[in-house]
This record gives sequence, structure tokens and C-alpha cells, in this order.
Amino acid sequence: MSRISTDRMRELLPLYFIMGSQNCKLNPEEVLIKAIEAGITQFQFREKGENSLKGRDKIEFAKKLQTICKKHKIPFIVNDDIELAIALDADGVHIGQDDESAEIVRQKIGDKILGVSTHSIEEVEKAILEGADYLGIGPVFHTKTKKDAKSVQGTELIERVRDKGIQIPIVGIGGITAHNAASVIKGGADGVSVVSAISMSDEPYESAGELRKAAF
Ligand SMILES: C=C1C=NC(C(F)(F)F)=NC1=N
Ligand SMILES: [Mg+2]
Repeated sequence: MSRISTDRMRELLPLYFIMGSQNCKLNPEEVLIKAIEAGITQFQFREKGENSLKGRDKIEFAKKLQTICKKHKIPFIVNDDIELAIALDADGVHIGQDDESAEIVRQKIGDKILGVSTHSIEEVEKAILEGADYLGIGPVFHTKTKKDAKSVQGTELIERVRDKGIQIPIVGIGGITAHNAASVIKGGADGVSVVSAISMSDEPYESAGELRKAAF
């Protein structure tokens, strides 16, 4: 298997759903199925923070969500936990600046998808050099999900990256809803990633569908 192409990566980013048991209002498996039926294009398993599952419970929960993604041919990405991603043969991993370097993670995961959170031009250029396939840039708007989120930056960095002619696939993240998703794409992102807009919704199918329409 070889590294995913830029064009193919771009196709996976339009509506990137991120969820863990700790930020899900209804049954997580049912929410994921509804989100997939509504048209999400990629899924990230992000089990962290207070009340998150650990050890065997986390592994078993991840396997259940990965099975759902496999059945519907939706890429299953694991946040932070490289060892878990390798153990499950996940489709990829997402790391932040406080995780292992992208260079080391790339060596560990081979040709799997590698996503990196970036907050400056320097971090963008380093992530590209070290083998990132896509970047997460934000928080674009105020977010309640990530307790240690950096300051809200709108689409300013996304626009600066595009103005420099950097074409790596980018997904915006942070406080994105059906009401503001279009502005993220207008700012130069290839997609939007959301947690609460779907995971905390009473109607995840409708919420994901509105986002899909709003962003594209
Ligand atoms: C902190 C994060 C920032 N961006 C992303 C993604 F949207 F996938 F790029 N995922 C994260 N977990
Ligand atoms: Mg991380």
C-alpha cells in the first residue's frame, strides 16, 4: 500500500466527524451510524478527557465503532493513541503538537493516514516536511469540546496557508455548526470537522445532514 494521494485525502475531508464516549448525548454507536447515513466522509475516534474510557473498555469501544466504519467504508482515524491505531489496524491517526513528532509517528504507522493539528505557519511547514497527509487548523470558532483549546483564530491561518500557495488538504475545527460551516470552506479549508454539533444533537442524522449541505 502507498501513501494516500492528496486528491483522495481531499475527498475524505468534507464532513469529518470526531467523537468519543465522553461527548456523546445518545448511544455512540447509533449516533455514528446516523452520521454515516447522513454523509460524513471520515471518522475520528477521540476518547480523552474526564470520564473517558481506558484500557480494555476503550479498546472494545473502539473496535465497535471501527466495525461500523468498515461496514460503511468510512475511514477510521484514531486520535493520539498510536499504539491503539496500530493494534486495530486503523486507517490512520491524528496527532497534536503535544504528541510524538509527526516524523516518529510516520515511521511507526507506515502509509496510514496521518493528520496533524497545527496553529502557525511554522507548524504547518514542519508537519508537511514530516509527512502529514492533512492538517487540522483551528479553533476557527469558540469551542466547548476541547478544554485546552488555543485562542480562536477564525480562518485567518487557513487563508494565510493558501495565500502562500500551500495546497495540503486542510480541515477546519472548533465550534463549527451548520450556520458557520460555509465560511470555513470559503476561507480555504477542504472540509469541516465537528464534534458536538453531531455528537450532542438530539437528532444526529438531521444535524449531520444540515452540516453536509452547509459545507458543500
Ligand atoms: C485536536 C484536533 C484538531 N484537529 C483535528 C482534525 F479535525 F481531525 F483535524 N482533530 C483533533 N483531534
Ligand atoms: Mg493529541
